Amino acid sequence: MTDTPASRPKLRLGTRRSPLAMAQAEEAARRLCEAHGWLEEAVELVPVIASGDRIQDRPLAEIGGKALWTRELDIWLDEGQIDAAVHSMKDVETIRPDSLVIAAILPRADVADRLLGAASVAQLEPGAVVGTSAPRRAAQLLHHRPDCKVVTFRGNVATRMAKLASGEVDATFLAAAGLDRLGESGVGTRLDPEDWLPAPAQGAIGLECRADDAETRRLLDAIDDAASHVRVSAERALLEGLGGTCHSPVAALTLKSGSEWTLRAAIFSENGASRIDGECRFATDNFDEVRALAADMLARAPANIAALFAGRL
Ligand SMILES: NCc1[nH]cc(CCC(=O)O)c1CC(=O)O
Repeated sequence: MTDTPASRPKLRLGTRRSPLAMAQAEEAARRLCEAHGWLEEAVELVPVIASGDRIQDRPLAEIGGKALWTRELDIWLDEGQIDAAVHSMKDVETIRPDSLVIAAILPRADVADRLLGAASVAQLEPGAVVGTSAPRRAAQLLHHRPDCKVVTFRGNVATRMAKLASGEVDATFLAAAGLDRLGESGVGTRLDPEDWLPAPAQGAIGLECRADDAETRRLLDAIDDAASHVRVSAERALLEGLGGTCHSPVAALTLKSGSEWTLRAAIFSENGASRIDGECRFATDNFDEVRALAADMLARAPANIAALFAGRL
């Protein structure tokens, strides 16, 4: 199938402007061109400034506003200024506008976190200062290393690496996927995701479009990776079942063995002192077991964890 630019208008892909977001949008564009036999100019990248990028001096969990990364892209989609939006699925709220649909998940990259500044979590210096703005990473670190001091750490990947290099912190965590996409695959220590569970949907790029835009849905479907889509949907079903957001201390990982799918998850108190683990097998066509696991974990959660999710159901 070759839809040439001459036979149809350019496909406009909305993206955030950070170097990582642009690299992800370029990957999506490349895959679309490959799948449809298009020339490069058949896809136009349309950068927008997300609210989350505008506010740099406060922890995201504190700003708390919904859809911090997607609000502008949602509006541009609804208004028809773009045909599809490219997202880091880790940053996308579980509850989305009815008018939109996640039409494609690209083949998932490395889901692991990397630790920069020490060879392992155990080898961090006593009392080490660790920069992160992710409640999950903060809680997970403090669970293993209550002696460490967590400080708020915002900014894009390059900014964070510069803050580490300048000695502002002793160590930080970054997603392997983001580092790899920016050509920084060599830095830090990869933390085995089975020991150090990543965030739900980490490492996954998704494309969203209007639910009633059949033509764009067809074009995006050609670059959907079915297995990655299942994994991201299951991990997001857990987060939704917990009533969590991308700023909740929730870790999750799907694993496949033969034809059997498993999800492992953990939820934490803010200070990492409490942790509830869970695991289930799940069917890929309904995720009922995943939602049941979320309910079971909440039922087992002590007050200091339950309080973080209370009122969100
Ligand atoms: N919250 C920011 C964010 N959103 C997605 C990624 C990395 C890429 C990915 O996980 O797909 C990052 C940076 C990081 O956590 O290091």
